[in-house]
Amino acid sequence: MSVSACIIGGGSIGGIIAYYLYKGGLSKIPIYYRSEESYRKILDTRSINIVMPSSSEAYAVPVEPRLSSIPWDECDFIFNTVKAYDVESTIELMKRLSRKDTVIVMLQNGFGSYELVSERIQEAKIAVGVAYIGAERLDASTIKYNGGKTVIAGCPGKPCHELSPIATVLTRGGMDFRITSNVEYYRWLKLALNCVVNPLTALTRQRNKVVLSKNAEELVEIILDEFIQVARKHGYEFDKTYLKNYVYKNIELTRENMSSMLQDLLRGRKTEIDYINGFIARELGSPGLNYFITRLIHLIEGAGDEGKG
Ligand SMILES: NC(=O)C1=CN([C@@H]2O[C@H](COP(=O)(O)OP(=O)(O)OC[C@H]3O[C@@H](n4cnc5c(N)ncnc54)[C@H](OP(=O)(O)O)[C@@H]3O)[C@@H](O)[C@H]2O)C=CC1
Ligand SMILES: CC(C)(CO)C(=O)C(=O)O
Repeated sequence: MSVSACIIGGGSIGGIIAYYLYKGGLSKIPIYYRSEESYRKILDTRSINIVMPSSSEAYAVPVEPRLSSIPWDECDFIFNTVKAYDVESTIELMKRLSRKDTVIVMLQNGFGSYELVSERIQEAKIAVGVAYIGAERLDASTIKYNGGKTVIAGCPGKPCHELSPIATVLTRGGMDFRITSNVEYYRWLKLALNCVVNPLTALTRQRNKVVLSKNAEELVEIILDEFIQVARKHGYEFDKTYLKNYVYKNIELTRENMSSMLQDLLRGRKTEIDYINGFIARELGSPGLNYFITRLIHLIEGAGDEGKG
């Protein structure tokens, strides 16, 4: 059975998904971009380049670039890999690309993107993918793949056997793509990792391994303590030692990656802080470390806005 898959957002994660889809046997992979600039750059060669981990060699992946303002395809699967703060701008596009049995896989970090889409889109089945991948966009058509190939996916609160055909493609391509009936638990786990890695790398402007330093340890502890309190409120009980080991193991696996939040700040863009530490801060109720981290990141985001009031 042949399947069609479309990608919305041709950045770091969108590029890596395209790579595994292509390796798994899909030949026409539409990627939707927001900017004319990205679209035109890819249109020149109809391919993106993936610089493979631990080599400087680039692997060319043939793709079909599209502009998000011009919905063109009917997709069995839609991978949404825009930043959380851009998800709203993709709702109409997702509706236009969907037909009766379409499955949309939301790959954003943090909490809020899946919730928004499942509230606003009834036309398709909505799944979540928790991505253990490190990647960096070097320019519009070049993505540096820094390692990790696991995506854990499922539909919150219900079975999601509809993901099986695309799991077959991605697995054949070499991705460790797992379908779970408990994706909510994995979203919480990944949130813990992002609450620690993303702001600490963004504030220090260092790659992920900075969090392994002794000086970061007390901050890691407090961030996780607050995370554990909030997760408990939502019915998820996490053991602190287990969580710390999990976080450190995953930092080790992506030690040379530049976190997605640091990439945003270095490009002068806003970040996903409100979906990550900001979520914990709001749910905690009283101002703790996650709250102040959120304030600090907002301060950096707006550093060019002096005098705006
Ligand atoms: N990078 C990483 O290592 C990891 C990232 N993640 C998560 O994955 C998600 C994606 O991050 P990342 O890949 O780094 O993001 P990038 O910033 O690299 O790429 C975002 C892409 O989205 C596109 N886009 C934005 N708005 C629209 C729109 N309305 N329609 C179509 N395309 C649009 C942009 O298009 P254009 O090029 O035209 O601007 C760009 O290509 C985030 O939630 C992130 O937290 C998860 C694990 C690791
Ligand atoms: C896994 C990790 C921390 C990789 O850098 C990530 O999710 C991100 O950068 O957003």
